[in-house]
Amino acid sequence: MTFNTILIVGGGLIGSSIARAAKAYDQAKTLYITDNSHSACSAIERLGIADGVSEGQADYFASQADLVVLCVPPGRMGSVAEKIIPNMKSGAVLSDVGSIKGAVIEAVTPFLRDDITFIPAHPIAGTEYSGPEAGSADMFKDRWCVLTPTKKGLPETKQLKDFWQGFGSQVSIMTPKRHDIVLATTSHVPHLIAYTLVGTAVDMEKVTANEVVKYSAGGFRDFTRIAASDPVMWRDVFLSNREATLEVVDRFIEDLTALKRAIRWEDGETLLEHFAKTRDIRRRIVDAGQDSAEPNFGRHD
Ligand SMILES: NC(=O)C1=CN([C@@H]2O[C@H](COP(=O)(O)OP(=O)(O)OC[C@H]3O[C@@H](n4cnc5c(N)ncnc54)[C@H](O)[C@@H]3O)[C@@H](O)[C@H]2O)C=CC1
Ligand SMILES: O=C(O)C(=O)Cc1ccc(O)cc1
Repeated sequence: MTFNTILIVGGGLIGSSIARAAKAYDQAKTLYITDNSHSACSAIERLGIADGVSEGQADYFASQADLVVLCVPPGRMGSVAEKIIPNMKSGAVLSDVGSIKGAVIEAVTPFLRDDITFIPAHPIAGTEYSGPEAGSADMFKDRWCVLTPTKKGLPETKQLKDFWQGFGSQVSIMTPKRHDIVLATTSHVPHLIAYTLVGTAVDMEKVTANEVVKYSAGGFRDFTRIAASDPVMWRDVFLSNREATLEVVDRFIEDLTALKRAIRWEDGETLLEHFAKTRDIRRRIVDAGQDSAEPNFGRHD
């Protein structure tokens, strides 16, 4: 057991999965959840995944916790940190699970105390669903979790690494900046493309929404799953990872334009060369065991 008492702030998809995993993998003696939504708190109580649930204020839970994990939408991290940190006990560890790291660190840092250690984290695992019912104890098994500590060699980093490894995750350490550009490429821009493509298909003249549903081929279906992801969370992701997202979008537009030109000029060789390269990436992912039919990604073995 890495931490005795844990407080999860925001018991939705990821928070409730940490709660379930902490119990299933024996990673916490006592686990509390606080959430500002009445329906989320009722669901958490009904599911019986926490030793205590609090709607709104959680001063007592915060004062008891050795680890507090912020699992709220990215845009809420700062205001939640401001409320929770003053009540935390001296020597406790604070972490988060936000899909971007630079903006979360910027939002939380003004409220940090010298006797609290903040280790930002991002489990690269999830689904297009939200809320406590959607979580699972095995959400993080065989997935990556990236930690972006702002100081090197902290014992708390090792402790948090042990915690995530205890769920069956593989842990890597990165700078926040590197995390944000890597994830813009592998997660944020792919989501943006899915949102765009599904919107385009639905808006297309002569192609009614019904026909889109009726004739959706495998490729389009995969995009609709991603484009069903939580609107609030993804708005926050794009607005808080603007720089990296825009950089990757620019590259994408250039590459799309090159393929468009190849089609226009009937340049089959360019198309073949490109598709062979992308097929090779797919093979490497499959060979590394990182493919999964499940709605989750980041599997590492
Ligand atoms: N959805 C996914 O697949 C993944 C999400 N993440 C990150 O995890 C975090 C949470 O995302 P999900 O669990 O998917 O969202 P969710 O919507 O399922 O859960 C968020 C929970 O936070 C609660 N909440 C919102 N504001 C609050 C506040 N001020 N105080 C207390 N509770 C509050 C909501 O009521 C909700 O229950 C986000 O920062 C996201 O970037 C990370 C990896 C994967
Ligand atoms: O459902 C999917 O395919 C995902 O991409 C899940 C996901 C969403 C956000 C993250 O920060 C990490 C993983």
